[in-house]
Amino acid sequence: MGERVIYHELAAVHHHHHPHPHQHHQQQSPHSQALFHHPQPQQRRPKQGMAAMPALASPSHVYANANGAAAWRGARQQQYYPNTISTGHGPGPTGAAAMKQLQAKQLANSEQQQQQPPVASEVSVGATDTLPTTPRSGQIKPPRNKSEEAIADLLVRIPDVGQLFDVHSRIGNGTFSTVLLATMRREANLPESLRRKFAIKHHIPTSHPDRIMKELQCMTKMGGTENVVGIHCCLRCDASAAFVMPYMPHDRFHDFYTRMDVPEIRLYMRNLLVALRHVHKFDVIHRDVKPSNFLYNRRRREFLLVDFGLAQHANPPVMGAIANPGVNYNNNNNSKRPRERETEAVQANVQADAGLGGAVKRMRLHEEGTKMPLKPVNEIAQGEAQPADGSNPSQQPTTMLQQQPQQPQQVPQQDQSTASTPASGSKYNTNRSASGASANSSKCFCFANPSVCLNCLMKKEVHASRAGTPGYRPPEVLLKYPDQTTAVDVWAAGVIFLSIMSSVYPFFKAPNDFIALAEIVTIFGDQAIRKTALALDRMITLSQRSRPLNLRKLCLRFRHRTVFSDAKLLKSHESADGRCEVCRNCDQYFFNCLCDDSEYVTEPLDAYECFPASAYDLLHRLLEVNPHKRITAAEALQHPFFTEAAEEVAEQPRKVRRQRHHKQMVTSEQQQADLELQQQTAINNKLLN
Ligand SMILES: Nc1ncnc2c1ncn2[C@@H]1O[C@H](COP(=O)(O)OP(=O)(O)OP(=O)(O)O)[C@@H](O)[C@H]1O
Repeated sequence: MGERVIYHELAAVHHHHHPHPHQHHQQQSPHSQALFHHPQPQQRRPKQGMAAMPALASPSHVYANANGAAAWRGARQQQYYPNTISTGHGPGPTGAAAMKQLQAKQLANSEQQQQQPPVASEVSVGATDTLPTTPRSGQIKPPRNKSEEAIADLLVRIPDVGQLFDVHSRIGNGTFSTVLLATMRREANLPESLRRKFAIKHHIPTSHPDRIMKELQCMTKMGGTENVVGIHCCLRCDASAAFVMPYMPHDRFHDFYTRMDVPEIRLYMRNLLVALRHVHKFDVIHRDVKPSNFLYNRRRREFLLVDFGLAQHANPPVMGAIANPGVNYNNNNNSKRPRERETEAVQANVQADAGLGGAVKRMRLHEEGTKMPLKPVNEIAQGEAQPADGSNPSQQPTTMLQQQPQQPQQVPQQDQSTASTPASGSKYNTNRSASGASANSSKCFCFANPSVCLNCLMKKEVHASRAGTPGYRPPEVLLKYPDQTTAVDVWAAGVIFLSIMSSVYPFFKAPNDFIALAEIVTIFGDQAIRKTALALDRMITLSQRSRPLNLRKLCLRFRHRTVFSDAKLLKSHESADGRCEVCRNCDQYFFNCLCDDSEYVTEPLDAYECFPASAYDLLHRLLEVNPHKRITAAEALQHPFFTEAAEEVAEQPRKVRRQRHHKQMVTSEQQQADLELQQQTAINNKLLN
């Protein structure tokens, strides 16, 4: 409902301003170490360290339209090659030129306004002659800070935003976008409490159109329900695009992650898993699950999963992986990962997908790489708005991307397998010594040669996405496993849970993927990683052995670090010569040993316990190293950590009744005793008198 209303309103407002929208647009914008780095124990360091975009205006602004997309690409080419002379499509300035004009104009305005009293109540920056006129031009101010710069930039690049919205401030600044708070101009005269607030995500101009398109598709397909952010509309002008989303005021993770009690942690994790379960039903991996992308309003108990900028379709099944014995792919029907349901066509598209949106975060894609033809949004909305869990068998569930790539994949260099984790399977042909199908069977002549031999050069490249934020990448990503599934997000949810339970944020913070893998080895032991690598057909070389740590010890030890890192405690365990033994595996003082099977008598932790055993069990399952064994979001929601709590709540009235009854019993017994005492006293008094 809410979305439709906005569409109409936006359209209505637009028509109000521009009775001939198409004409108007032709004129105006024709081309237009926790354990690793975090609070360390004082004494010791560890050893290592979219959218039905209904009739917003002209087709050129609806970028799901094929022409719009083409126009956009054209515009982008100009952007990528700034020296290209503009084809003189119209007067509307774009990009840097417009910014300069705006700044010059604003400077002039500011000089004119110097004598005028400043307008304190509005942050919104108005427009210049080059922009649609705004009634508040008297409030034009030169950008004074980053927030105002961001507002000015948005209004210059996408003038329609200024027609429709009052943009107030910058609320978020990510790698690929700036997010701004806005209200509708037509609601400006309403009391503030009645004005609806919007978050406008302004994509950086160099963001690839396919990436923006895919994010839009995700939001249109899946958003607006189950804690997943929806979208009202998208505005585009030339190479710039902005998503208008519902605004959710939220708390900073930093401010609450140490302050939540168990019921609140349960609520937080449940809502995160609800969002993931929903996204995963569509066979989509979010790929960037982290606290700043899961908004939480503590007061209202509201949650929102945002930022589908890196989302990708789960990879198709791979024969080798499915044939892997002992790996359970189908834990239950509801939650089964998409691996076995993919069609060949989808597989091809997914591979294309992985090369696009699945690009490395903070890394530009190769422009000459595969281009996905943009698809009319209404087609997407009609044909794809079904989850892939079989709930609507009449529709092909996995059709997020239906076009075949036009060119062969060009994989960003960083995504390719490297010598440090070469695959040993024949499927991906990256193990230089492996014998196997086709080219793989050729002998490798690399050894002791200064160049890569022809046979190796002929081998297929491993295409494993590593998109995501460092610290939240699971072992399969770090091992460059190509067939990644929604389990990637579950691991990230586990990392968030670990941060909350251990009061360490961020928990993992490695400068590169190898150290990230070493951090995981430190906690889960080398055997778990070796076994997983084997199960995933990857080969890993580790320089040392390490036994796994105990997650409960680790969480409590860090949660209460002031206690366990206290100098007095160390003193009490020191020998007469002032020495104290250190565990050679976890590198902690023996009394703080974190090893799972510790040989030391350690400081008791029970007094500091604040979590039920089920919390640690869930933590273990979310952070299962082997992605094929990792719990799914749907399964996790059935975990005792959540269900037992529900039973407890359901049982509460009975418990309370029992307690009350007990209290009544105690009271009546007490009263009876008191009465007897009084009677006895009276008898005694009588006798005495
Ligand atoms: N609907 C919303 N309501 C309120 N705030 C939002 C909303 N969407 C995003 N934000 C804020 O903007 C920030 C950045 O948004 P988003 O993650 O979508 O951008 P990004 O450029 O992809 O960021 P990053 O590179 O950090 O992932 C969020 O962390 C959040 O604080």
